[in-house]
Amino acid sequence: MVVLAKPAALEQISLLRTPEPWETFSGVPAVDLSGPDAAGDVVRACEQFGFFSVVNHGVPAGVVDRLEAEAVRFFASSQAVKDASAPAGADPFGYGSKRIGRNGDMGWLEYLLLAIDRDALSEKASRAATSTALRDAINEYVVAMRGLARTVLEMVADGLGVSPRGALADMVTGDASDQVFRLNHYPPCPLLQGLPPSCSVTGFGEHTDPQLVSILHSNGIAGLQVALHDGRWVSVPPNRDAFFVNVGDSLQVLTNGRLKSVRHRVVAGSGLKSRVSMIYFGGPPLAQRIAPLPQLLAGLPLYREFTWGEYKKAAYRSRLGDNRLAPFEEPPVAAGHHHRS
Ligand SMILES: C=C1C[C@]23C[C@@]1(O)CC[C@H]2[C@@]12CC[C@H](O)[C@@](C)(C(=O)O1)[C@H]2[C@@H]3C(=O)O
Ligand SMILES: O=C(O)CCC(=O)C(=O)O
Ligand SMILES: [Fe+2]
Repeated sequence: MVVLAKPAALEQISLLRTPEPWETFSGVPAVDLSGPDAAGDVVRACEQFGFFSVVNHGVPAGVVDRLEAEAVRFFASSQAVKDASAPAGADPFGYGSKRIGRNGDMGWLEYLLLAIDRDALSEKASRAATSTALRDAINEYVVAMRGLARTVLEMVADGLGVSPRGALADMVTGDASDQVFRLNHYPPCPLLQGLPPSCSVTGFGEHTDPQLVSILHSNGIAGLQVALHDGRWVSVPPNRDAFFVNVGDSLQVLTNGRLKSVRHRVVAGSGLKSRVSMIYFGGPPLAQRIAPLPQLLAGLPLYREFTWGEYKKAAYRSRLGDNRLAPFEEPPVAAGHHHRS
């Protein structure tokens, strides 16, 4: 067996075996939001992949370009300036580098993680976003993402026959909803050159997002991979003009597993350009009860009820790659054993 010595800078960052995924996957559904059966298309994509891109989304290119330019400017500022935005106290919001969460996950990236209060940065998050231009660009972008999350979740409700059609969307866009926003910067990894071609460096380790939906945008640099339902990892071709929607764990539970959250990860690149991504995470209010919607219950519920606050607390104690839904699964009922009511 050949044991490779890892460069010191990568010591705590996992290497991945990635022979196939570099073939970019052409099967990611692209949903035209202005199309005649957009709701049906959204539901089919969520069922098949838990992941899809949206085109004809109505978000002006300027809103994205402005934020991308400000994000690049922020990550190019001095380490001292960025470190001044590091989290202070119990909440995880602010600037971070390599360390993801608090439980030992590491990746080849730096990021700015921010809380959103209604339709703008929370007061604390405002301090972490260092310039007025960055704050304004994030606030403008978040308004657009809330609108897009609303549209997608209304389409999910329409496509699944859930009424009222705002039932899911309201959870994410109501006054007390728990929204998070993240800017990720993945510099090229020079250390990749010393590794065999079948090896990649983890940018952001594999995981599912805990919320209902996440909406991701990235510049034209590759790196995002998603797991298909058969477990195969595929690379998502980057598309600057599209947004990518992820089904999160909470939507999986609300639909009793009909829509499945997608496992995804980012691998570091070796080229010259950095990958910059921005992700809006649409979560419900902390007190929101999450359980399979009665209208979608054909058989038994697969999950027990919990509040988003309860799930979030458990999630933030877990490692990135953990199956966070497992403790909330109802045990399968053995054939022939029926509960008396
Ligand atoms: C390791 C972790 C990072 C994370 C909190 C967690 O303990 C497990 C879930 C992670 C995740 C994934 C999606 C989002 O990027 C995120 C902000 C979230 O809500 O859950 C991150 C958390 C984080 O970076 O703090
Ligand atoms: O940066 C990306 O492209 C994806 C990151 C991600 O999945 C996350 O922040 O939850
Ligand atoms: Fe994610």
